[in-house]
Amino acid sequence: MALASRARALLPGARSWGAVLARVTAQRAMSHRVVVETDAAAGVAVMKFRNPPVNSLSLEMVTELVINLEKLENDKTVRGLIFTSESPGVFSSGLNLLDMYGRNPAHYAEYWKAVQELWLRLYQCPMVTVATINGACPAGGCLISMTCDYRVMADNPKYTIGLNETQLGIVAPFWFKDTLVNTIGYRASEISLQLGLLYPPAEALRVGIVDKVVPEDQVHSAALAVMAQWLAIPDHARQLTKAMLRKPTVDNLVRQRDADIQQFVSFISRDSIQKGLQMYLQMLKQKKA
Ligand SMILES: CCCCCCCCCCCCC/C=C/C(=O)SCCNC(=O)CCNC(=O)[C@H](O)C(C)(C)COP(=O)(O)OP(=O)(O)OC[C@H]1O[C@@H](n2cnc3c(N)ncnc32)[C@H](O)[C@@H]1OP(=O)(O)O
Repeated sequence: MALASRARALLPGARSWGAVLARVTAQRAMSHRVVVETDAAAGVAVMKFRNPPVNSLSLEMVTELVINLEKLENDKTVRGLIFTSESPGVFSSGLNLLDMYGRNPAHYAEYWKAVQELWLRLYQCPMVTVATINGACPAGGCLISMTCDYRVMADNPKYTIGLNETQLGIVAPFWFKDTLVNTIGYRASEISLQLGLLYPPAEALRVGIVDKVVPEDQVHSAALAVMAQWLAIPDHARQLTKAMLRKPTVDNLVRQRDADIQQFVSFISRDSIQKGLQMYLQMLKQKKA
């Protein structure tokens, strides 16, 4: 299903895209997995993840993120966007395992298309984007952070960040890998991705997967200070520079979107992969117990 149709499916009765957006805005207080607060005078919006218990990137959450991103991109008063978790402790637990386990191929394809769409929008976002990492940030959570222009992490040794897919017995797709290589370099990515490493703050800073580590109570003020520095650069110059740097990586996915969806569906549908995900979910439950 196309994203617009999915958005309309989430909001039945809305006849047009504009109506969908209007209703998203109107209903924000009711449902929502994403909360946007805009400081019009500063030209900065804060997008807070609110998808309890662990901000997993479910199909609904991914769809809401895309809708809100598009809306902010169309709002010319907003020049900067900060991502954070409404509840410190977990920034995002990554892709929703329940969208990748025990579902049918059509669902896997729909989910993956939405995840691709989110990455494409975030990676090419014309606004200055800053991730305020105030909690655990594995896999898809790390991917979202790495699409940002700058990452500030709270200095709490309980929080870790990285692409840990191999630890789940799954493989990060090439565009996750490309984003990591663009962030920390090739050799560090070879080690990080194969071992599925999750870095606590000091190590994350050393390897370069985050740009700044600050005491937990200063994480938002630090993000605002970084934002002010980036907003001092004229938008057109910064945007063209960002687009130039990121275009080859974006084009690489755009060229093979459908093939990537097919590969994901066939990989995730394998019995061995489903079994591995089942065991991982059980392990998470046992850890809790
Ligand atoms: C030939 C090869 C070709 C290659 C082809 C490639 C194709 C592509 C292949 C597939 C690619 C997939 C890429 C995947 C990316 C991902 O993002 S996968 C998700 C990875 N995430 C994780 O590993 C994190 C798991 N979670 C945790 O470690 C912890 O939950 C936490 C985030 C550190 C928080 O801990 P805590 O606060 O203690 O909460 P918990 O008690 O652990 O969890 C609460 C409930 O939430 C459930 N849950 C946790 N994470 C997820 C999740 N990601 N999705 C869904 N649900 C999640 C957890 O099970 C608990 O549930 P209940 O027990 O029911 O309450």
